[in-house]
Amino acid sequence: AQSVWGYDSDNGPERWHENYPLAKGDKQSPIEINSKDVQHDSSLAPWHASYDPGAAKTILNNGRTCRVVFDDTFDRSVLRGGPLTGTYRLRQLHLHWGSSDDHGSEHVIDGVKYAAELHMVHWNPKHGNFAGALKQPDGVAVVGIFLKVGKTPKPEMKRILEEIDNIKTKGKEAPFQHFDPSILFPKSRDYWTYHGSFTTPPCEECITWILLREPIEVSSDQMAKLRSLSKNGENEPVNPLVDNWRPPQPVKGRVVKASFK
Ligand SMILES: CC[C@H](C)CCC(=O)Nc1ccc(S(N)(=O)=O)cc1
Ligand SMILES: [Zn+2]
Repeated sequence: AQSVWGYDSDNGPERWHENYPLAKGDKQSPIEINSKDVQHDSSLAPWHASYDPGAAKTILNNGRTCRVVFDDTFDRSVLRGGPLTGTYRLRQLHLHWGSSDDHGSEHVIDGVKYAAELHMVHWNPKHGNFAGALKQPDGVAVVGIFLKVGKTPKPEMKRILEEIDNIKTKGKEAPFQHFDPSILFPKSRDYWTYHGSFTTPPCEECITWILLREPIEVSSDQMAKLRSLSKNGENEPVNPLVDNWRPPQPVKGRVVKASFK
């Protein structure tokens, strides 16, 4: 089996623990969220993102997802408030999606799997750098946005999907500038929050998850566009980049809090 982790039968989520023992930890992500077990926390503040469109740098296909990378060398694009203490710097955003519209998200809400899940990854500069932050329980904050297929797709996803043709195969990267990812946020600021991990190896348990309750809409064509990405490099046999999601992990007594009733 390939030693590098992935989402195939021989290197997928059931085997990650062989090379990444943290994958069997007690605070793993994603999880299933059941509204009946959620605790409304009236002390939860609203969260605020202030992003500089000039911080966007490139978009790349790393063979596992499509990722937009931002300049995080200073407090240029930051997230604050909500469950967070201090400011967290936006480093990258990426997506997880399925092979068809009926699944693809990592978190599952009251049994609902969305077509995709977008993650905006931020880190706490009090820990020096990203590598240091992922060793801390309050090191990283990820805003998760669910994508559902509908009739009134948001034009904002267009910008990311227009770039797909330039990054079809693994290792391809293209300039991606003048982009403010806050345009992707839904109207409602309602969110769930809990403490968890990276949903891919090394599965460090350093993430404060902020999952937005309201999904954004994309079209079925837009989802097909995302599925046209390939895991393989140029001139290699075509291996479609789909189903790059980890299934829900044991909650192990964690309580999910809601900012809303
Ligand atoms: C070695 C350092 C670091 C792990 C490598 C790069 C990285 O940023 N990983 C990462 C980021 C976010 C998620 S998720 N899907 O949002 O939980 C998963 C993995
Ligand atoms: Zn992710």
